Amino acid sequence: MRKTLIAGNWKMNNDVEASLKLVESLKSLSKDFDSNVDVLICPAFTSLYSVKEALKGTNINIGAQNMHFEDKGAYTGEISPVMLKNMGIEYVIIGHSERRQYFNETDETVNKKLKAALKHNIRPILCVGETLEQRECGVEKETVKNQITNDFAGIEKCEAENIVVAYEPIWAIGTGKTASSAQANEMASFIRMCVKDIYDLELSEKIIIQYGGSVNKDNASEILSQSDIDGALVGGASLKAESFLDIINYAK
Ligand SMILES: O=C[C@H](O)COP(=O)(O)O
Repeated sequence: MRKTLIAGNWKMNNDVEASLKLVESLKSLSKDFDSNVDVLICPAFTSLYSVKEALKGTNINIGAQNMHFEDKGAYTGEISPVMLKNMGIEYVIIGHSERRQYFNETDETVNKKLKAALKHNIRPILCVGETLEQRECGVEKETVKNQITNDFAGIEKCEAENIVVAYEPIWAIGTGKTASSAQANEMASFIRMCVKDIYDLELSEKIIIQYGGSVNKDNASEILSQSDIDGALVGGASLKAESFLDIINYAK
């Protein structure tokens, strides 16, 4: 049985003080999470260390929102997988559509980052998804298939099984529009098929696939009950302890 992963991507929100306040609220409001549900928060780089320390003794995991693919070097402003690993960071979001859209991230750099994260035993959450225009033209599956094929290129099966895939239709991110649960599940099932084509049935049934895009406490229950969806990558609704915990509770 696949585990459920509920991840909060705080994006470029919360300074250290606000991050610690949110962690305290999460800690005080949360009861024991269901053993089949993994919970993760991904603060901004500046809050990572403080949040990591504040989460000690809890079963909430911590992840980064991005990293460079090189271990070190003259890459001003970048953070390496070695730095993240040394800090005890367990997950990293790779290829978020905002990185692809605003920071020229390509499938080639996404592929390098995935390989680097896996090499350093940091679990990557790979984001894929189509634009509204691509969906309206009927090429959403082709788009996602290309991303999956290029992003997984050259990654062995034993490593690929550690990749979490987040299907995030770009038109549903931060817009209040969600894909219908049927649309989200159809794409999650299609992603499994792509993984089966690259690897095999075993891996396609094992890989964790999240949905992301305006997930909130009102739609989480329906989305999370879909057969091929194993969790959510939550943006806006993860910035308030109550709404994030409501989503986690629907994952039981
Ligand atoms: O990483 C999270 C996604 O981009 C979704 O963001 P959102 O829940 O604010 O739409």
